[in-house]
Amino acid sequence: MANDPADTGYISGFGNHVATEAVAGALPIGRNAPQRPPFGLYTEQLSGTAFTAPRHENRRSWLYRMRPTAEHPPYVRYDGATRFTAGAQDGLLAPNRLRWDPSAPPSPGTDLIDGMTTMLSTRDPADLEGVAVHLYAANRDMTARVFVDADGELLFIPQAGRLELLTELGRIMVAPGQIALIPRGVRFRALLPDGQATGYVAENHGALFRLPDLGPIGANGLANPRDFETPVAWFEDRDTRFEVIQKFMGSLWCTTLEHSPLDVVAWHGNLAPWRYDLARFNTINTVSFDHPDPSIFTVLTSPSDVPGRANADFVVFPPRWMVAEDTFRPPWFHRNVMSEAMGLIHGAYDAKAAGFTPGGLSLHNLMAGHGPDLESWTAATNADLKPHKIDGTMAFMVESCWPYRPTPHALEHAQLDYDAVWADFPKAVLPA
Ligand SMILES: O=C(O)Cc1cc(O)ccc1O
Ligand SMILES: [Fe+2]
Repeated sequence: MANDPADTGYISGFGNHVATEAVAGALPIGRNAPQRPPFGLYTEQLSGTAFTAPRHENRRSWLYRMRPTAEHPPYVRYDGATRFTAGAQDGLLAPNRLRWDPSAPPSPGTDLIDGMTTMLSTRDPADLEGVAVHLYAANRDMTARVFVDADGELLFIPQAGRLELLTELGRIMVAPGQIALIPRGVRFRALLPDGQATGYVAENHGALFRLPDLGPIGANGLANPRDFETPVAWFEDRDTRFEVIQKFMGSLWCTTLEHSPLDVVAWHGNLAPWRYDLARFNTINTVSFDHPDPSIFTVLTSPSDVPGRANADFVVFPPRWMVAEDTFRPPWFHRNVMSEAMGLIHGAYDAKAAGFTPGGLSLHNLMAGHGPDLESWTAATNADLKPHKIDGTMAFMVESCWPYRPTPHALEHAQLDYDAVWADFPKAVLPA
C-alpha cells in the first residue's frame, strides 16, 4: 500500500511539474477537473502565483483530496504561541547592531507551533513583500493539529534535531544541515524523531524563492536543481478531531475538523514542498585575491520589483578552501544598503571569534558598520596565507532590502555588549 511509511520517496528537481498518486488510479489523466474524479475525491487548485503570472513564474498544483478544504467552521483567535507574532511595523527603530545567544529550551509539551518565536520582521504580510525570521524550539509531536501559513512560504533551517514534516503534498524528513520549504497555504504537522528540535524559519511574504541566475558562472553551480527533493503523494485517513492553526496577516487563528486535512491522495503541478541538503551546495569562490561579495553563496533568492535588489536572499557560508593571496580573507568591514540577519547551524563563523554560537542570531540592519571582530581581524591580518580549509561550519544569512524590526521579545533578549566586539581597534599610523 502506497500509504505505508516505508514507501516514502522523493522526486528530484526544482520547480518541476510532477504528477504523483498514493493510490493507483487516484490522479485524473488528461484533464484537471473531471466531472467525477476517481473514488469521489475532491478537486482543488492551490495557487502560489496569480493565475496570470508569466508562464516561467507561474506556480500552482492540483490536489485530489478526500474532503474539500472549504468544509470547515469559522476560525477563532488562537491564544497559544504567544511569541509567534506579527512583529511591529511602526515605532522607533534604533540603528544598533544586535546579537542573540541561543534560546532557552522550551517547557515540556511544546510543539513546533507553540515553540515558534518571532525575532525579526520586515513588511506587513498584507504587503505581499518582506521576510520574517523566527526561531523554533519544540519537544512535542503535532499529533492532532496542523499549521498553515497564509502569510508566506516557510523555509525551515534546522539547527538541532530532525523534523518530519507531514504535509498535504507528502512527507519530508529534514535534518540539521538540510533545509525544507513549505509553500504558502500548505497544511502540515511536524513530528520530532529525535524528541526535540531547534532551528530557524525564514517566512517569505514576497515572490517565491527561486534559484539565482548564474550569469558567467554558466549552466551549473551553486545549488543545482536536481538536488532539490519533492515528496511523492502521501495521505492519512484519520477521522478524528484535528485543530487547524492558521497564520493570517500576522495573527494566529484556529478551527476544528473531525478528520485530518492531510488527505490529499494524489496531486500534480509545480507548487510543492521540498528539501535540500546544504552539503550539496557547489561553493564557488576566489582562486586569486580579494573576498567576493557574499552573493556568490546565494542558495535561493526572492526578487523584489527592483531588478537585482532581493526581497530576500538565502545565503550560506559552507566549508570551503581559502586560498586568496595577499588578501584579508574573512568578511571585510562594510556598510550595506541591504539588511542582514544571520544564523549559525554548526561550527564557527570566520568573522566572529566568539559570541556567535550555533542557534544564535545576529542583525546588521542597513548602513550598520560591521565586519570582523577584533580577534578575527587580528588573526587574519597576521595569518600566514597558506591554503586553509574552513571546515565543520555552516552559517547562513537572510539578506533583505527591507530593514528588519526586532520584536519586543527579541529586544528584551539581545546580548548587552555586542558593540564591544568592535571596540579598541588600533588606530592607523600615518607617516610622520
Ligand atoms: O556580515 C557578514 O558577516 C555577512 C557577510 C559575509 C561576507 O563574506 C561578506 C559580506 C557580508 O555581509
Ligand atoms: Fe555583512
